[in-house]
Amino acid sequence: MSAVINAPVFADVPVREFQPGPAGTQITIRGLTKYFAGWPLYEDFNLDIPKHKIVSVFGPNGCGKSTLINMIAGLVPIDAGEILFDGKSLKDTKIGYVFQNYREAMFPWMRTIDNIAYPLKLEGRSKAEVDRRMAELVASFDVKFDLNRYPYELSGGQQQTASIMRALANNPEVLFLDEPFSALDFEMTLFIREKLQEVFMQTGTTMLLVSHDLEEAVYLADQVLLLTKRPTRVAEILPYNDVRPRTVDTLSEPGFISTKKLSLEIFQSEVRR
Ligand SMILES: Nc1ncnc2c1ncn2[C@@H]1O[C@H](COP(=O)(O)OP(=O)(O)OP(=O)(O)O)[C@@H](O)[C@H]1O
Repeated sequence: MSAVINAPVFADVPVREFQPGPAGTQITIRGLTKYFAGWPLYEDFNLDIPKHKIVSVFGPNGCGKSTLINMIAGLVPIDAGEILFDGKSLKDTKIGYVFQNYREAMFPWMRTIDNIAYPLKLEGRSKAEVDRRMAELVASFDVKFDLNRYPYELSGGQQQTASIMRALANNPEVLFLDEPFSALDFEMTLFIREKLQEVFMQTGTTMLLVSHDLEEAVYLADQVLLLTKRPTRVAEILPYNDVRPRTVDTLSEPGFISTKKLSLEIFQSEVRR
């Protein structure tokens, strides 16, 4: 009798087995659940993000675009679920993150050059290694400003360039970009967009880009991830395969126009729902 009374009441709760993504998946998200103030933002959300691709995240205001990349990057805790990087946990994965607000992204007490080198110093790299990597970054970003200045002495575009250089310094497997252009003027947006595309073509770094600008989201993407209103699900994943480098001519390519149109239709039907 006493054995029955003391039996565990949750013994039959099924344990779901982790389902890996298809070959070539970089990030696997399973059963992701996140509540804010008792309201679900994500509930049992599943997604596979491919390796060596740029995925643009687009969706209605407040659907959780930033929260999604912040949860994947470990900046916001999840309530339930699992996120794996090529089968590994976040702590075994090198990531880089570019914030929208570049003014608060850098350490103000460090010279720009030391901000950029910071991830390398954290990894304990030798001075020669740091110098070599810094020279590579300076060349690939075509830096014309003085990196010995403090971040607050630079223009917004220069600060965001430096933030991206820092995010890429230790050759991350995944680069997260949360609206990296939204605080920049048009000229700087074009410059940094081209630099990101060049880096991607050279390194194949998987990039997850949150953007409010549909044209920009499609222009850089291999996939456009369209999200629904909350509780947020995947509305559609649209592939976009035009050749790189994409240029001003890309904007009039049939593939670009149709992907942008379809994205807009899905977005509008979601917003009106
Ligand atoms: N720390 C928090 N506490 C409470 N609610 C939050 C918190 N962070 C985000 N939220 C809510 O979660 C929802 C998703 O926010 P998030 O910023 O991820 O959306 P978004 O799609 O990136 O938004 P936007 O399009 O406005 O940039 C919003 O309703 C927001 O108010």
